[in-house]
Amino acid sequence: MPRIAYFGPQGTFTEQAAIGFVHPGRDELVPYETVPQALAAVRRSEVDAACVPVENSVEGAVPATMDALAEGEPLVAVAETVLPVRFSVLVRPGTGVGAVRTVASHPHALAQVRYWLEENLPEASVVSTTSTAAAAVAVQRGEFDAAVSAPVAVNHYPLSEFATDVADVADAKTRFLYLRRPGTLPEPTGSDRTSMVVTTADRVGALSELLVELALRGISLTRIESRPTKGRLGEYRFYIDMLGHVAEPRVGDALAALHRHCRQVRFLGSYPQAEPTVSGEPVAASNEDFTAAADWVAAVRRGVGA
Ligand SMILES: O=C(O)C(=O)C[C@]1(C(=O)O)C=C[C@@H](O)C=C1
Repeated sequence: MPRIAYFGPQGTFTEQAAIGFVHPGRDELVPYETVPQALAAVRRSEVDAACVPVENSVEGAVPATMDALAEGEPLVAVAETVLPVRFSVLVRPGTGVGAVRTVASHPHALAQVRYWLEENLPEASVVSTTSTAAAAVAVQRGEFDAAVSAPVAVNHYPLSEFATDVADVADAKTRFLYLRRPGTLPEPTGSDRTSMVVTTADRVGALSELLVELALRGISLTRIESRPTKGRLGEYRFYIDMLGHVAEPRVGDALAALHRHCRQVRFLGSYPQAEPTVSGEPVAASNEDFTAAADWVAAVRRGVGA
């Protein structure tokens, strides 16, 4: 029976994402307490695949996922999914507003309800836990008074809903990846994303060389982010998501060019996009665009623009 790891325990957003990837009754879902542990289990062949969060529309990338994908044995994403994110605040039954002195959750969740907490529980101190569901477990055990959790967590733990539909930003979303040990790649669908992590050479223009290689082949970036390599101060890796599949000639050609220019390129997968990307804005290169941009710079210089 295929075993699928996910960032748990039961009741996380990641578990919901993982359920969407598995075949009911055929695959077994196995929770791990952290993202690196879930990915390490795939590397050790203890499980066949793992589902982990990668980026959130409000709080950005999930650093634990990015670091764990850049190091250790390579893993490749074969699918992605995007879930809407709204939270429930869970308490032990009978807890009143005045009794909530501590609120716990995953740092990404806390960042998405900061204003709600200031408004509704201003006296409560905020505590980080490994996941939203770990916070629910800790509340059940009496370690904290409230947990900012995925709405489904109330079905797994004997807690009550203190508030539902909590989110500072309406329509927040988190993207999750489904990763395996390298093997057969998914077939191109015509609406794919390719992910990689790149360490550029240490020379002037190295990053612009990389971007030019993509732009020349008409490849659209959907994300570029940097994280320190954790070696020398000032040395960074770039995480790049772009539209297209490595099986397409222009994408394969671009990857080969990056392999020539860069110190290291790690392929993180080509997989179908969960939500098609809206086509890009036209290049702003009319005379009016140049004049408006020059007027803006002049205003900045006069101290009346910003
Ligand atoms: O703790 C969870 O429930 C998770 O699945 C993690 C996670 C994240 O890493 O961003 C997933 C979605 C939400 O944005 C909040 C937390």
